[in-house]
Amino acid sequence: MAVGGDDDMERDFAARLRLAPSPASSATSPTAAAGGGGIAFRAPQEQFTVGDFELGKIYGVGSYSKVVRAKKKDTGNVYALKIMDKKFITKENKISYVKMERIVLDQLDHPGVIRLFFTFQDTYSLYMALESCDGGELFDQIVRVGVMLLTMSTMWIDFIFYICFLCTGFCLQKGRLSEDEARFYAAEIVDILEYLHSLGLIHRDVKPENLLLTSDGHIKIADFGSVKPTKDTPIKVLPNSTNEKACTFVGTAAYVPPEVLNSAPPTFGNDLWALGCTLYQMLSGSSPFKDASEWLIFQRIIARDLKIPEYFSDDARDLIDKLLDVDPSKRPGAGPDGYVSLKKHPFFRGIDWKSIRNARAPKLAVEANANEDEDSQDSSWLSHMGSAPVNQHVSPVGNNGASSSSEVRSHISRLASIDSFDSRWQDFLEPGESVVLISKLKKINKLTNKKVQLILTDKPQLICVDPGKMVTKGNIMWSDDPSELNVQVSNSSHFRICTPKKVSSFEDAKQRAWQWKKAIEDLQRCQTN
Ligand SMILES: Nc1ncnc2c1ncn2[C@@H]1O[C@H](COP(=O)(O)OP(=O)(O)OP(=O)(O)O)[C@@H](O)[C@H]1O
Repeated sequence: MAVGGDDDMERDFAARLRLAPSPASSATSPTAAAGGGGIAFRAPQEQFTVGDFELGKIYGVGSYSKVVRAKKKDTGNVYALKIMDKKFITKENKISYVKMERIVLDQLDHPGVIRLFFTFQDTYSLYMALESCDGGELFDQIVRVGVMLLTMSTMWIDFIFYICFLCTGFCLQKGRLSEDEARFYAAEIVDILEYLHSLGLIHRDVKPENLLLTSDGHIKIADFGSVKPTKDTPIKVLPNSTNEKACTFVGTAAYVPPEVLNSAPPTFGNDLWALGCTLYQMLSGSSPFKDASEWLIFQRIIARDLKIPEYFSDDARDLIDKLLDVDPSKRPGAGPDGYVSLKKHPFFRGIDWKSIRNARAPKLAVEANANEDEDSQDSSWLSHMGSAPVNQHVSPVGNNGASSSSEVRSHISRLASIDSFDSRWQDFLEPGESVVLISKLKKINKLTNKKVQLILTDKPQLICVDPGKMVTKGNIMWSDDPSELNVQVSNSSHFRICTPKKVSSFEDAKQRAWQWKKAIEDLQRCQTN
């Protein structure tokens, strides 16, 4: 139970998170609660604690949250619990994102939008209980096709592929979906965007990582932190959030439209551009403006340096070309006829728009080495929780924003306590050792790129595991001295870990390069203090 300063912190945060009703409220919006001037939410603010749940695998890590599978002990209901660190949110100025996501999700009702069931908080974290999507990200579906191909291939086939790779520039590990699969997913995304746009909401972060799959293979969109409501939205929103000021860059570099880079006000066309990029990525395996750095990506977007592969059908090519029009008002779906021209595009021939959510979805490609029994993971997480509850070690927020060594240490133990339950990786750890950060990365060598699971532990150790064979591939020599171990970030997805003996280059498709640098540097600081 929180005492003294902890109570103050909780009260202070609750005050800042309070949601005042907007003058633009409508009959379909949540009603203003009697008395307090707050909002009566459909998804209630509960008094639960994290101990009321059995926590399972980590679904994903965002820039300000971790999303974990969680089963409510008394009801057995399963949720995706989005856990946000209050201190981090405050420091990174993300309070308005959290409020926006909470208030907007609360009012949406569409089978393609993640449902928010309830929220709760404790001294250090905010929790959102979301509808759980067990099929993973659309991103993984695209990547897994490539991994499956790679796993099936023998060394001999690898060699032939490698020669093809040298001759044609194709990447051996790149997966791509069939046109039928891509058509189905694209149609479900269109259906979702039509719903959001009809409510005057611009999502602004449409990308394969935010498009999740249910266990039966249907798409649901998540992550409403960047949503922009238009002036006439019937949705109750935060005061001032409908101001049509020029876009500050939100979203993800690879999917950002040129007008946003030129600081134009946000429009529905922003999401339609991102739809075009997502369709391109489903069909080809990479985003259309992919390049070595964010700066180069932006240059390609502004110049509309678009190369559509030969093997795309004429219909796919035409639709992508139109969605990636530099004029946002010309993109199908953004014109005066609304979604009619988009849904009538020949690429979508055969789609029954009225019953798309009941149609048979493409078969999900499952993760290689996926742990079959989701709930069997819970017990290891719970036993860990027993000795180190999630929030036990965190110190109150410092005044100057700088982290003391004890804060860094406690932050690390919190991260560790959240990550370390995934029993697949326990075999690589020593007793009592916990995972601080873990990612599936591409290790970039001169001739070949290899998938590795890189694990940073609190010992500290940097362990490289071959995720296909589940064997260690040699550790990176740890040193507390930054002159002997340092991380150089080239862009959000590429980084190098440098030691006197070796430089290892990695690509993180989930763009966590800076997180890797920070985690390693935090641990070094923590060791020397
Ligand atoms: N309801 C859900 N079911 C399953 N997985 C989920 C769910 N919601 C989120 N995830 C996973 O967690 C990841 C992070 O979630 P989310 O994008 O909401 O976090 P964020 O901190 O807002 O991230 P971002 O950096 O994209 O702003 C997602 O990419 C996805 O893999």
